[in-house]
Amino acid sequence: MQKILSGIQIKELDSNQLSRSGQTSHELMEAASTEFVNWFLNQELPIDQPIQIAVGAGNNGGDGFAVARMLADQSYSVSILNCFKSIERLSKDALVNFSSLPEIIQIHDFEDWVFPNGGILIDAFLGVGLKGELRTDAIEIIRKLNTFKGTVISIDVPSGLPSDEVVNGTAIKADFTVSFEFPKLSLMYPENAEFVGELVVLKIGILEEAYNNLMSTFYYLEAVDIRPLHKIFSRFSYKGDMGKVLLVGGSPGKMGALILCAKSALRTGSGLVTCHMEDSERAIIQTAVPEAMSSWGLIPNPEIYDAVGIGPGWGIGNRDRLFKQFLQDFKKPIVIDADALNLLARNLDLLHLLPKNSVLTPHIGEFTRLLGPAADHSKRMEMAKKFCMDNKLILVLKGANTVINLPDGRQIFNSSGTKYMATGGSGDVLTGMITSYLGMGYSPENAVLCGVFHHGLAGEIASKSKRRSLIASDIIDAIPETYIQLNIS
Ligand SMILES: NC(=O)C1=CN([C@@H]2O[C@H](COP(=O)(O)OP(=O)(O)OC[C@H]3O[C@@H](n4cnc5c(N)ncnc54)[C@H](O)[C@@H]3O)[C@@H](O)[C@H]2O)[C@@H](O)CC1
Ligand SMILES: [K+]
Repeated sequence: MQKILSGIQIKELDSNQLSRSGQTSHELMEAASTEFVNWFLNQELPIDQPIQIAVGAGNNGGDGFAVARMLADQSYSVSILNCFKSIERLSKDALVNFSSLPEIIQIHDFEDWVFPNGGILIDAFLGVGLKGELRTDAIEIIRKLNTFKGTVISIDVPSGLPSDEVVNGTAIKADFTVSFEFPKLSLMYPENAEFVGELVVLKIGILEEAYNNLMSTFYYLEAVDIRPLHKIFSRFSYKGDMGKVLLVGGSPGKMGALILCAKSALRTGSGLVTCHMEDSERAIIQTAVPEAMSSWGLIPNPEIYDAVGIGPGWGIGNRDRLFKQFLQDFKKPIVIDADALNLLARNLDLLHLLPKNSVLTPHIGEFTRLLGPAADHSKRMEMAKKFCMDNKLILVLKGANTVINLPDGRQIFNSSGTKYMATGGSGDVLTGMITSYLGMGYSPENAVLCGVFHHGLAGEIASKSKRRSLIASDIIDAIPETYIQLNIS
C-alpha cells in the first residue's frame, strides 16, 4: 500500500530516488511533468483554449515551465504568469526549464496579468516546499489568481495549502489537483476540500526502495491493493463457505436501513443472511429481501453465525439491555454502526465488552458523539488513532476520504468514492459489505479494506449514469460490476 509522506520527507524521498535510480533531478521533474501533460491531454479539452501557467521560483514552478514547453509542443496556446519575480530566484531545475522555453511562449509580469474570460489556469506557483505562514506578496498573488473565471488545475497541491495541515487562510481554489506519486496529507482533509477540487494522483516512477527508510503511519488505499486481499473460492465451495451473517437492526419506520444492509451483504457474496428485528416488522424483510432469513424476539445464539453487523435503523429506545447481552454473548469481531454506535456513545463502559478487532463505522457526527468534538480533522484523526490503539479496535471514519484506523496505529485513506454517495442509506450498504467479508472468513482488517474500497468503487460506477440522482440501492446494484472491474471471480 502506498505510504503518504510529509512535505519534509518528500525531500528525502527525492534524494533516495536520485541515488537509487541514477536519475538526475531534472529527469525526475521531466517525468512528473510528462505524466501531468499525458493526463491533461486525456481530458480532451479544446485545443483553442488559452492556457495560462502561474509559475513560482521553486521546483513546482520548474514543473510549470516544463509543462508549458510540452503543451506548446502540442500546439496549445500557452503563456506564463510570472510569480517568481526575478530569474536569480529560480531553483536549479526551474532555471533549466525556464531556459528551454520556446520563444512563442509569452511571459507576463504580475502588473500586466489580464485573465481571458474562461480558458485554463495551471497553478505551478507553490508546491510542497511552502514553509510557515504565506508571505504577504504570495497572498496577493493567490488572491489575484483566484479571480480567474475558467478551469483551474493545481500541480501537486493548490498553492498556499501546506502539504500536511489544514489550510491557514489563503490558497488557490482548484477545480483539479494533480498530485504526484501519492496525495499529500492536506489533500485528504475535509476542511481543504474546497481548495483541492477533484483529486488526481499520478505515479511518476518513484522506486519502492526509495521509501524504505521513510516511516509513516499514513497510507493510501488503491485498486491495486485490493485484489490480493480477496479469498479465492473453488467450485467445491458451498453457501456455508460464503459465510452465515446476522444483521441486527431495523425498527418501525426504519426498516429500509436493514433491507439495504441485507441486500448489500448478499450482493457482496454472503451465502446466508439472517436479519434480526422486531416481530412486528418481519413481513417487510421477507417481502423486500426474499433471499434473507429473518429472526425476531431474543437475539439468536450468535455462535452459529460467522459474522454479525449491528445497528442500521435499530433505534436506541429500550435497546441497551439487548445490546449488552449481545456483546457478552458474541466473541468474534462485530461490525457496529449507526444506532449501535449511539448506544455505545451513551454507555462507554460497554467498550470493554467489544471483541478485539471489532469494527466501528461512524460518520463525523457519530464519531463526535462517541469521542467528543475535535478542533479540526487532523486532531480528529489523532483521537481516532489513540482510540483504536488503546481499545484494539478498528474505526472506519466515514467521509469524502474515509479513513480506516487500525489497532496498530496505521491510518489508511480510501481512494475510491464520489461526492454523490452522500445520500441516505449509503452507510447501511457499507455495513452490509464489511459484515459480508467478515463472514466469508476475511480478517477484520481485510474485510474493512475490501468493504470500504468496493463500496466507494460501486458508488463511482453507479454515479457515472446517475450523478446526483444516485441512491443507496444504486450502490448495491453496482457491487457486481466492482468484481468485474477488479477481475475478481
Ligand atoms: N517527488 C516529487 O514529488 C517531485 C516533486 N516535484 C515538484 O517539486 C515541488 C517541490 O519543490 P520545492 O521543494 O522546490 O518547493 P516549491 O516549489 O513547492 O516551493 C518553493 C518556493 O516557495 C517559496 N516559499 C516557501 N515558503 C513560502 C512562504 N511561506 N510564503 C511564500 N513563498 C514561500 C520559496 O521562496 C520558493 O520559491 C513539488 O511540489 C512538485 O511540484 C517535481 O518537480 C519532481 C518530483
Ligand atoms: K501548485
